[in-house]
Amino acid sequence: MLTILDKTFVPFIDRDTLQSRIAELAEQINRDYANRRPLIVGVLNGAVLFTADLLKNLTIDCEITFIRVASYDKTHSTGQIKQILGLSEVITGRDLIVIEDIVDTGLTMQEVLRQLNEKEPASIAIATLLFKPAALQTPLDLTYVGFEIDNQFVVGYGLDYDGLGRNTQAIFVLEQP
Ligand SMILES: O=P(O)(O)OC[C@H]1O[C@H](OP(=O)(O)OP(=O)(O)O)[C@H](O)[C@@H]1O
Ligand SMILES: Nc1nc2[nH]cnc2c(=O)[nH]1
Ligand SMILES: [Mg+2]
Repeated sequence: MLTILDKTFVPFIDRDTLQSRIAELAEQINRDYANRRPLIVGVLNGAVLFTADLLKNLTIDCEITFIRVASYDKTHSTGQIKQILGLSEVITGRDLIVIEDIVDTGLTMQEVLRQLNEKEPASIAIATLLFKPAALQTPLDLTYVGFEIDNQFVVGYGLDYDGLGRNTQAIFVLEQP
């Protein structure tokens, strides 16, 4: 059990299950990207642990960078938009693999893809550790998915509740009342 602030979370995916699935995903990437030298693009903050563990299992030549997706309110009615921060590499013509901890509504990833595509990379693949199919609000082509999960709130292994709980080796789920 894990208590963060006012919430109680129970074990969901243990450390060994995570690590063996990550090794499988890395094997797929090793096969798919042999001789292609992809640029791995981790999306901070959530994907930091998954990106690191995936990278440890990659044997191909690859480079790595990180981006942040900052949310801010526009002054008019279109609501929240997101901007990519931190990408200094030239990505035109590169094979990109975008790494996320979770695809929930998919709106973050949709916007990341839109902004990366403007710079005309050769290809973009997505690797996400977790995917909530029932929450998806926009079509997305997810090439590498660790675990499909129900529409529940999860924390740990990079995922936070109010900024806390990222620093665990397992994933926990909000206890049902
Ligand atoms: O599919 P969506 O509904 O858009 O949600 C997924 C995104 O939400 C979380 O990030 P968040 O913006 O909370 O920031 P963080 O990575 O710093 O935790 C998560 O890490 C994904 O990036
Ligand atoms: N911690 C956490 N962040 C999210 N962002 C989008 N979905 C989730 C979730 O289930 N848990
Ligand atoms: Mg995130």
